[in-house]
This record gives sequence, C-alpha cells and structure tokens, in this order.
Amino acid sequence: MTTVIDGKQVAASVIDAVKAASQTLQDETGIKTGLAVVIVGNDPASHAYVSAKSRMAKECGFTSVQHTLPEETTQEELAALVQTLNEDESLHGILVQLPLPKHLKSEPIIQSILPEKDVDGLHVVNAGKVATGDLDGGLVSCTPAGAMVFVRRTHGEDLSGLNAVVIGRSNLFGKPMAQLLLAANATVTIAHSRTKDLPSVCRGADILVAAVGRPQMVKADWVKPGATVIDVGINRIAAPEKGEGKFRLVGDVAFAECAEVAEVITPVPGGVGPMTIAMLMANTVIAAYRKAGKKAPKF
Ligand SMILES: Nc1nc(=O)c2c([nH]1)NC[C@@H]1CN(c3ccc(C(=O)N[C@@H](CCC(=O)O)C(=O)O)cc3)C=[N+]21
Repeated sequence: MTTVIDGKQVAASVIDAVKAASQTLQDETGIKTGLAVVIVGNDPASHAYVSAKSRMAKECGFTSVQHTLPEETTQEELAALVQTLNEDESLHGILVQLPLPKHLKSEPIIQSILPEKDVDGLHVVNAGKVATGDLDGGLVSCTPAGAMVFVRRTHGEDLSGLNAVVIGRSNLFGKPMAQLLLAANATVTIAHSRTKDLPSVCRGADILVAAVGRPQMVKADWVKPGATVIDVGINRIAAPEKGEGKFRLVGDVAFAECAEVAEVITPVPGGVGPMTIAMLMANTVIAAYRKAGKKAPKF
C-alpha cells in the first residue's frame, strides 16, 4: 500500500511545537518572537501566500508585521526598509517575498538582510553553513527543511546506502536540498534541464525529489518501485471541469500514476507547501531563541 504523506498534519505538529517554544521563551525572558514579511507589488498569488504567512505567525503567538509596498517601489526604498527591519530589536525574522517586480534586483536585497534574521535561509552565510554541513549554526531554507522532515519520518536520520535524485538546481531549493540529503549520508545526484536521459537517472532513486516547475512531468516509469517521491512543484493548470477560467494546483509529479509505483509520495496541494510555512515559523522562533542567548529548539 502506498503511503500518501499528509503535509497539513505534519505541518500542524511542527506548528504546535513552535507555539510551545515561543510561549516558553516569552514566559522565561518576556521576549515575544517577531516576524516581518515584506511584499512588493500586486501579484495575487504572492499576496495569498504572504497573508497565509502573516496569519500563521499570529497563530504561533508572534508579533507579525506586514509591509505592503507599491509596484513602483525603488531599489533604494526597499533597501531602506530592510535596513530599518534589521535594526528593529523586536523583530527576529525578515522575509522578502519573491519574486520581486522585474525592475528590482532581489539578490542585493536578500544579501542585505542580517544572516541571523534571514529566516528564508537565502543569505550566503546561511547557504554556506548548509553547504559546509553546519546545519545547527545557521538558518536552513524552509522548503528543503520541510521536505527533509518527510524524508526523516520515512527513512530515519541516516540515509546511508540510499540513492537520492533531486531534479532542479536552484539556490532556493535544489542546491540546499541536495546538501541536506548529503549531510544525512545519501548518495546524491542533482539532475536538471540539461541532464541526459532524465527518466533513467530518476529510476535509480530511492528518494526522488522533483522541483522543476513543469506540471506533472515526472511519470510512473521514472519511479523506482518502492521509492519515496517528494513533489515540490506548485503549478496552476486550467481546470475546465471546475468551470470556465478556473484553475487547479498540480505538482511536478503525475500523482495518480506515480502513486501506483512509489511506496511513499507527497501530494500537491497538501504536501510540501504547508511544511514551507511551518518551517518559516520554526526558523523565526529559532532566531528569537538565539538572540536571547538561549539554546534553540529543533524541529
Ligand atoms: N522569500 C520567499 N520565501 C518563500 O518561501 C517563498 C517565496 N518567497 N515566494 C513564493 C514561494 C512559494 N511558497 C509557498 C509556500 C506555501 C505554499 C502552500 O502552502 N501551498 C498549499 C496550497 C496553497 C494554495 O491553495 O494556493 C499547498 O501546497 O497545499 C505554497 C508556496 C513560498 N515561497
């Protein structure tokens, strides 16, 4: 029988632990964990994600501030806001929602966030700590951290002898995911759009992680029987059956057919997505503990 991982349920258990940790910190030190979320422009999907993050932060007992800037915001204005948030002692985490409008450069903005407040784990200091195996010293990017929770719950802490294939090589996901799998002793392949014979590379995977951004690209005959399949894609495709102009969410994996071959698989929606938000909350409370000079909990 194939196990379909319930990401909402796993995320809820992480959120419960975050709530308890933020309450303990407040009881012991009087410090309330604070998260700032910055969004620039009018993209409706981005606004939906940002509202979900702000709502979840409040549910965790955090101070949650949201800065909504107009589409025509300049690079200097955004940089100045990040500077202000860096200096604000009541804020432990800063997230700048990506992608930014085209006229803005995201890289200098991300690198200007203090590494200890970079709850997205995108600052080079945090990415470098993951790459050098210092997983407890910095902040780990939320989506790979969430995907690893699923991997650990399925295979335990030690992935010795297991082949992992990550499709996708982004700084946001593919690279840190590969580093985390490697740190857990998996034998890791990073595949991407230029990989030769992608299906056969994938068929060697005991753990297959798809983050390509192409709807339902991974087919049943790419999956090794008994494999664990983690779907990181979020694609909106037309759903005429729901009515004209309606959409539905699908992942990068053709779910129904792959579920017949895999032993464990994550759905979209309800898989990695909710875990991303849960790990963002976890990173924020970790940042608050460190700022208070206390040993941070693990999630
Ligand atoms: N600085 C930054 N950090 C991010 O972490 C970041 C970002 N920018 N930009 C956009 C992407 C996307 N992302 C998602 C988070 C949760 C769901 C999620 O909860 N999805 C639900 C469904 C949501 C729906 O119904 O639309 C699910 O998969 O079940 C999806 C996507 C975070 N991102």
